[in-house]
Amino acid sequence: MTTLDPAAGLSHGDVMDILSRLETTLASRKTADPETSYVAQLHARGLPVIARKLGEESIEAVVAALSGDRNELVGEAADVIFHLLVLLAARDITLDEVLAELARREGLSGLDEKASRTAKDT
Ligand SMILES: N=c1c2ncn([C@@H]3O[C@H](COP(=O)(O)OP(=O)(O)OP(=O)(O)O)[C@@H](O)[C@H]3O)c2ncn1[C@@H]1O[C@H](COP(=O)(O)O)[C@@H](O)[C@H]1O
Repeated sequence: MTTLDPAAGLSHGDVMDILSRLETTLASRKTADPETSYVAQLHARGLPVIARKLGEESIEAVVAALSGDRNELVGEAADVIFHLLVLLAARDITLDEVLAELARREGLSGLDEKASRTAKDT
């Protein structure tokens, strides 16, 4: 386990290393023994269960944002990211694909994107 002090700030490399190591671990757990791995257990239960779990964790994050303290929200946010990565692995989507999509959107204001969508619909 890696211990980092968030107050000291994480470098871009640290963030990518953490996500990348987690993605590698999660991929290896797809075929692991459900008796010894929570992630393997989720895969054994199937995509609908994984998707539901992500939904539950998202709601817990919303509740923490509205009525929890800072630490609760940090914990729930970690649960959301973890379960999202499990879901992506279940659908064979890599983090690179998601990051490439975010990179594509970089600098494109959500308001401009929405306006172009509305223009297209009319
Ligand atoms: N980051 C995580 C992580 N975050 C949360 N969790 C687990 O997610 C589960 C969800 O917690 P909840 O309390 O919401 O749910 P629950 O009530 O325990 O479970 P349900 O009965 O609702 O299914 C808990 O069991 C947490 O321990 C995680 N489990 C694993 N990881 C990472 O995944 C790796 C592989 O884990 P295993 O597959 O278990 O070896 C680990 O080394 C970690 O790096």
